[in-house]
Amino acid sequence: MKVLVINAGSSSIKYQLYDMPRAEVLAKGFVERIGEPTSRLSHTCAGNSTTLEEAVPSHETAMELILKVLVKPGEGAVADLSEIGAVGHRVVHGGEEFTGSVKIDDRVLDSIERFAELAPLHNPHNLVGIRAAMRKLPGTAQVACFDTAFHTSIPKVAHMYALPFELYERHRVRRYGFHGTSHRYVARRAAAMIGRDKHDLNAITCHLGNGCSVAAVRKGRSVDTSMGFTPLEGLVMGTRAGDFDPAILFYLADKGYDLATLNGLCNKKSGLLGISGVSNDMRTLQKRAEEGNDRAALAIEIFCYRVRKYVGAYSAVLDGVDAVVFTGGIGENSSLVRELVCRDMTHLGIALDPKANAEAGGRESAVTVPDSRVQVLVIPTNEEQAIARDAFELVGGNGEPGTV
Ligand SMILES: Nc1ncnc2c1ncn2[C@@H]1O[C@H](COP(=O)(O)OP(=O)(O)O)[C@@H](O)[C@H]1O
Ligand SMILES: CC(=O)OP(=O)(O)O
Ligand SMILES: [Mg+2]
Repeated sequence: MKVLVINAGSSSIKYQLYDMPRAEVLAKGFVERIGEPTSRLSHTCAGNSTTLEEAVPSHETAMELILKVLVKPGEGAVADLSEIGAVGHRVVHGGEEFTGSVKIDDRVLDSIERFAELAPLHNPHNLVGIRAAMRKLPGTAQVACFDTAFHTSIPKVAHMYALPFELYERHRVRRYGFHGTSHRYVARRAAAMIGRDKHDLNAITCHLGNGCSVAAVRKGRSVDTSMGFTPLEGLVMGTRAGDFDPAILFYLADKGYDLATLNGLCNKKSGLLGISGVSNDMRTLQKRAEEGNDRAALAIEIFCYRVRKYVGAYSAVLDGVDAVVFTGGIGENSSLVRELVCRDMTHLGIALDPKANAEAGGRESAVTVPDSRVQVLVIPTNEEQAIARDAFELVGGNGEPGTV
């Protein structure tokens, strides 16, 4: 069966077409800069890449373009769209309601819409992707795979804020956590790599991409994570601040900053970009730091220091850590970040192998010395594959939904 996976972001849609249950990628690509004049689609199928530079004014048009290229003679992966047995969608916020992936019906759509209030930067785009796919592929099962689902196992002691309890009762103000599909995928892979049952793994998984989060995984289940009510809390990210004293906002509001400006400051102008004033991209920062740019170097240091603090905190939360996992664009590719996070951590049982660390990237590898009590693993994440598997199981494949 062919399963299409859609990951709709604010200005891009990424897609992959899988042949299941082999989990072979038949085609993949993305439409980027949706809504801008420079938008384009990049598509790869059977080793051939095509790029289509044309104005893509909306997510709806982007979906049309994707479905068109999937059936394009010579470049497409299917002869007819009816070959697609299911579409799996990444949905960022599923609130407390969804503990695993589900088939989408009107009730699910309503819930995703309701949670858009909690994830205004993500859920509305996810919804557009779902609606467009439903229109273009009527009769094909649509499945939602939630970033929050893996974290629904986090106990109250870790997910409640020390705010008036009524805020939780009335408005469901609590920590939810995100990137769950990625944390779940790499935790399962880590268990396989070190020869453990997936329900018998204690790990600290660091998803360091554009958005960044850490999760504490006990016996294969998430018991804490750094993102909270929204994807703003926790680590330093490309443009998001992560943890800071919320009283700064009251102070700035007093100085005349309005809500929209403050929101933009915390979500779009902070993080690596805010500190460095140079870029939100770790590659650029590393280059500039090497050239002597102090603020780029400071941004990298603060970024790594924050990850270190969470690794320390979650070492205390878990009674024993088998593995620390690095994933996401930064976690997979930056040996410098891994080194700055893990250096001088032998007291926590972490002893990095500098050579293995420098050579890792692009594939699963262990980067600790052989007698390190805790293994540090580099594992390329594959949220799309996890979503494809969930969608396949939910439409009648084998095995249990929600597992990798
Ligand atoms: N070779 C690299 N070295 C360091 N950082 C990298 C490298 N490649 C990608 N990155 C970082 O990864 C980020 C993208 O991460 P990714 O997980 O692909 O993001 P997302 O899926 O959230 O869009 C980039 O913004 C950049 O900071
Ligand atoms: C939830 C979140 O931060 O997602 P992303 O990293 O894709 O922005
Ligand atoms: Mg990502």
